[in-house]
Amino acid sequence: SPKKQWSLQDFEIGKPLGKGKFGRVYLAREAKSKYIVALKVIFKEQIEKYKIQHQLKREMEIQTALRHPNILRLYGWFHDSERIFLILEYAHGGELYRELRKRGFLSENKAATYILSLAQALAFCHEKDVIHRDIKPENLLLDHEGRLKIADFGWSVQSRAKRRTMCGTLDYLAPEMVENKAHDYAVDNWTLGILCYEFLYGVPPFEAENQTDTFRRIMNVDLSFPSTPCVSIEAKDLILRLLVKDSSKRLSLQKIMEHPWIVKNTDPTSICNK
Ligand SMILES: COc1ccc(/C=N/Nc2[nH]nc(C)c2C(=O)Nc2cccc(NC(C)=O)c2)cc1
Repeated sequence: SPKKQWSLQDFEIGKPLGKGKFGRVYLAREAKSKYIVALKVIFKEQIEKYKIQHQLKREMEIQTALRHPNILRLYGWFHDSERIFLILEYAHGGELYRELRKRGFLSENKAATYILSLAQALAFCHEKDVIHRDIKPENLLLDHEGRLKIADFGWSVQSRAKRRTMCGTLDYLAPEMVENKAHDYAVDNWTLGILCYEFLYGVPPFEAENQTDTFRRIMNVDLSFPSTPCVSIEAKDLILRLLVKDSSKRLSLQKIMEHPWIVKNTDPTSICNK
């Protein structure tokens, strides 16, 4: 189908969903089809100020091209004199982060389902030579059925509620990232280990008072498992096989999908199989 030229007139704007450094996200409805979307408004002067035109363009090309049930769709975009508008899939459940904070920590079934969805989405990205999706709970949304959607396109939106400063956190970065070495696909595998720990314990494994201590804990892979909440040894086994300093020794995405903890804790119906 020839690319439709969208404009603001095509949409009825609803409630604001959240705001960020570069703009806000609104609930919106396409006027003719009544189709619900999320409209992300980014101010051009912010883009120019932070010199991220190329990043935004690359992120939009990636997001438009990647079609996967666990990656939030970018349907299209348009702009006016001072703003760029991204027409994004609407995920009714909002940020996974909020569910995690609300519950403290997740059940092993939920955690395993999310990790499997992420592994499938990342395997799809890696097939398309896309790496380092900045996956942290802030960039993960849930749809109306609670299915996970990777929603990062380079900059997360901050909800109105007070939140820990996400922009500076090192918590999710692999050692080779923190050391600013060339990173490859395996950084995403490390991050899955971080997320798996955080889903099950409610905090990331290397959290510390300040960035220096977090940096040291990451570089030393200074990992310990609290005695509560009670977590199965299979879950710990998966985390230990992902949080490995030597990136070549981390469990592959395929092996994650076949890991006993994942197989045991995911019911095949709930995840998106192609
Ligand atoms: C504040 O309570 C909320 C509950 C649910 C939502 C749902 N957001 N769903 C989305 N679908 N596609 C996109 C893009 C979004 C989105 O950006 N959501 C968003 C943005 C900023 C903050 C939040 N905050 C939370 C808590 O979800 C969500 C948004 C806000």
